[in-house]
Amino acid sequence: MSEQNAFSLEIRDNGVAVITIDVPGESMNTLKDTFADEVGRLMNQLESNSDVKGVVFISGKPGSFIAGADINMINDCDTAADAESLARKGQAMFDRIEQLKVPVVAAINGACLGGGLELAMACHVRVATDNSKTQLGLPEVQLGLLPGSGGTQRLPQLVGVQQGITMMLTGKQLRAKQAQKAGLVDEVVPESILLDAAIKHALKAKPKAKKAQLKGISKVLEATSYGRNIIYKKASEQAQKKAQGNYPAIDKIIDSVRAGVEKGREAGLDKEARSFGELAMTRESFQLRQIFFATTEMKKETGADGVKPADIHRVGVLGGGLMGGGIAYVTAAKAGLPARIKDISHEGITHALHYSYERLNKKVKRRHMRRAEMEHTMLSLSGTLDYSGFERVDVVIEAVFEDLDLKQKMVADIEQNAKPETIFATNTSSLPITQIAAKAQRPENVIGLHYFSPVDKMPLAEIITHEGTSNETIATTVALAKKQGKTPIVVKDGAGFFVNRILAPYMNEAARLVLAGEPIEHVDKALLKFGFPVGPVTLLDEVGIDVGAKVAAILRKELGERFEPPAAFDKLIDDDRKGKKNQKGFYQYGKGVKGKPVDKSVYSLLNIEPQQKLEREEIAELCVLPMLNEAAYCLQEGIIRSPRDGDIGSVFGIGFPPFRGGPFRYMDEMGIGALVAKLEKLAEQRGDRYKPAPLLVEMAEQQRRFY
Ligand SMILES: C[C@H](O)CC(=O)SCCNC(=O)CCNC(=O)[C@H](O)C(C)(C)COP(=O)(O)OP(=O)(O)OC[C@H]1O[C@@H](n2cnc3c(N)ncnc32)[C@H](O)[C@@H]1OP(=O)(O)O
Repeated sequence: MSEQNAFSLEIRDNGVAVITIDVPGESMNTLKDTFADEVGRLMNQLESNSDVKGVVFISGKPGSFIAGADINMINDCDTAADAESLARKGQAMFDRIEQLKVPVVAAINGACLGGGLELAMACHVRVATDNSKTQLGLPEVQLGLLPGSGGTQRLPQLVGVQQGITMMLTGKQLRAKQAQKAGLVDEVVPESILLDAAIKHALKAKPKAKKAQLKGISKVLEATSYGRNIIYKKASEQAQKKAQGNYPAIDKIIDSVRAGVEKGREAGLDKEARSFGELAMTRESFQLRQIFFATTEMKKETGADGVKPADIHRVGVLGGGLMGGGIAYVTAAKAGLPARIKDISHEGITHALHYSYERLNKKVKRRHMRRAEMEHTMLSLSGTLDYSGFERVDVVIEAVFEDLDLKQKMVADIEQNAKPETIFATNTSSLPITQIAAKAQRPENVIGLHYFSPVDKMPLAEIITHEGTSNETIATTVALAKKQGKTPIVVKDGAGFFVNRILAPYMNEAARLVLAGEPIEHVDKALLKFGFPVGPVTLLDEVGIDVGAKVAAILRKELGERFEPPAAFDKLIDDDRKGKKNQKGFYQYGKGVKGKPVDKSVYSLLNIEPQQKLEREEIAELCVLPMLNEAAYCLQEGIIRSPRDGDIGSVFGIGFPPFRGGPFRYMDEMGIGALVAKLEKLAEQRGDRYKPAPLLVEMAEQQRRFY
């Protein structure tokens, strides 16, 4: 065996051929087209050796099986034909594995995704470990692709058409036990006996091809082509409603499944390979792949070059409200660190503890977590009304009211009650970190750590530095945010930081359009169609109209006329319209309200006669262009460090359509010259707030791009 091989073969005395997959020089196995020849030679060896009684595929990497096809390789394809050929090579390789006359077993520990699961599904038996890292799924849709090496054919066969399509349309990953229940895994074992268990299966008789064990309505529907047509139609309708027609992979996944189920494997594989080639060339897939590369790159960064983060053993949380409760939860449950919550009342502490209890209990009920694990996590949370125990915490995260005096007092309290090196991270969303640090004795320890609500769900954290924040504080805070499961971006201090700053002009413009008479639901639909997860008016109701008004006023004061909010907030606030939280906003809420009807009384309150004048595309442009422009201002002013950080911040923080790559990639795609021309025209028609940022003008003149 040469050293360069990714697949190594050992034939044991009992006749079991153990094939270890260990791609040289990589931390995780990924599949490359060059492996086709290597696997081909292995298959020749196995087919010609009558002593071989069974085969086991196992990974040589600790903690992972195969993370899929190598995404760089897909990125390197120049034409649809290149990508299609990759898919066909994979299909042929897996077909040969499936056709072996002896039993073939996949021994799975850790990530088994995309092409990795496709290989495992070509095996006759799958044994997986009960390790929480063991996850099985076909996440290609998240890259704007479909499973290209037999996945669209084998998954429905094992788990059923309905469940298979759902898994491929969502990219959902299953843990071993869930996968077993679904019919994807045959046995779940502890990691220590994985290979032995797989070998046992390899020595048994070759099992018959498996068929999904369906029950109830699925069994009835999947039995006839009429029933299956209902499944295809419903799946497409539901997914397209959510995706607003923006993701071409959806229908190609369903069509490939349909071709295979209705016309046979050969037709299905052909459709799958051709679709894979076509999708790999779409701009949607290109942008989604760039997001994958950006996030992987960011996982390796410390936030301060060459600086090692300090060890964190314990975290303090100030305030047990919604944010504090969420922060304590991600600290204990995700980072695995003890969190001590200080509040001024017992109720506050109870609230925070309850927040974690509810989430953990749900996991236990769904069997995603053992009860003992939940109890262990709950024990790592504690509460206090004074600062007892704070002498041992390494980082304090403050989540109290947005009041500067109060936050400055918290800094002083922590300086008095914690260690000299304890970091003070504030979760403010609007107050400048410089001001919070203004009276600090050790301003180098003060930093912003801005989470988004709900803390346990939103993937982004903004880490905000002021002039005096030390590099060690930055690196340690970045490391903590990552442990809590967040993707952090480091930004400079300034009103609204990055995310809220680019959101404000977009929201203001949406409000202006409503005031000009565009129907509320029409404005929301236009931005949904553009690709945002919720429309701007709905978002304002969710965030709170009072909160929006407060932030808008701060940004106007700090950043100037460009941020002038439309003059409607006062009337809305006077009418006690706060949005969803008091069930009074732009939409109707409360018991008995079906769907999401607009609260039409808002029109008379604002003296508006709603009438649709603009097309959806015009509305989207009017709202999105100021957001893009503001992102350029942020880059120009050094608020963000790079276009990449701006793109990831926007996609993960506000759901900027990922298939557009983020504001900077979207601007590149549009062409900076074309963008500047549009902004200048709008500035003439609608006002100076549309004037292009100087950086954009300069880039247009020099014909530069962000990437
Ligand atoms: C034909 C087929 O149907 C097409 C396909 O299979 S397309 C690919 C489908 N697979 C995927 O989308 C999975 C992508 N990977 C992931 O989601 C995550 O990497 C993971 C959940 C597997 C592991 O996450 P995590 O433990 O945080 O490790 P992470 O830092 O992301 O990855 C470790 C290394 O593996 C690399 N990697 C992981 N999956 C990769 C892939 N599919 N292609 C290329 N590189 C990959 C990462 O770039 C990183 O490289 P580095 O060591 O040089 O930095």
